[in-house]
Amino acid sequence: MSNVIEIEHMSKFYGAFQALDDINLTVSQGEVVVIIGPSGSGKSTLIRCINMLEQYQQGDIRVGDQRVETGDKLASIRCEVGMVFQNFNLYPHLSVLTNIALAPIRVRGMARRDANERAHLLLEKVGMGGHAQKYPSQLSGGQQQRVAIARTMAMEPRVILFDEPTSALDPEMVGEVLDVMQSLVRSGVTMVVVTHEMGFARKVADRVVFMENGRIIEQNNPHDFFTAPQEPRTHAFLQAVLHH
Ligand SMILES: Nc1ncnc2c1ncn2[C@@H]1O[C@H](COP(=O)(O)OP(=O)(O)OP(=O)(O)O)[C@@H](O)[C@H]1O
Repeated sequence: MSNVIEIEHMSKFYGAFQALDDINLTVSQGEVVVIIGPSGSGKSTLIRCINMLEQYQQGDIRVGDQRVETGDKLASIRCEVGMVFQNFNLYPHLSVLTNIALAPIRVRGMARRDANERAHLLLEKVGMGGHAQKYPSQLSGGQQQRVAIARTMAMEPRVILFDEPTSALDPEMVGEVLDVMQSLVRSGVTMVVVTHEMGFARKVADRVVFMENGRIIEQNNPHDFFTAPQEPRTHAFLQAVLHH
């Protein structure tokens, strides 16, 4: 199966502080990789390097057949890599429909009618069919996040990166967003998900990656990862999060 993301010996520094240390990770087409680890372990930094929200200093990141690097690559990498943030980041002054249709029109040059038609289909897919003309402030957090997912899908990226997509939500809305993500998985979307939702990792991931202090400590299929972690640090983390 072809690799969508290939990361080799990648390190990232914020000034003198090393946030990522010799990261090696591949994600193949259709794969769901869930990244877990303690606060400050570098999970967000890692996915922000993949879509060029942060620069890395050593090693390589490739998406499809392109090397991720600054300069003229930015636009084409951003088309290939979708991102869903913790705080939804919808445009507050645009309707739900326009939030979704805007980038396909502006960036891909799609005709407005086609982009709107696609936006309506995507809204149905995320269970938001009746809300096309509303504004983000009229929606709950869970609804806004489902619109944000539809907006990312509208660009038909090769892979979608999720940075703690349910962390800013009230508990009763977490399930509706995870359900939408699971439906994307069933339709074959490749994704990398940073989350504290262990149930999602267990049920939906093809592979779970555990990070600590800027390093990948261990990665495995969810069954083996959760039942028989190999590294003492993984074991200790799972004990703390699963039994508190
Ligand atoms: N812009 C920045 N400048 C300097 N240091 C930063 C910056 N962003 C993150 N860091 C540091 O890099 C480390 C990794 O942060 P990161 O946000 O990637 O961790 P995380 O695993 O995603 O944590 P959390 O689960 O709390 O979101 C932390 O020590 C953090 O303080």
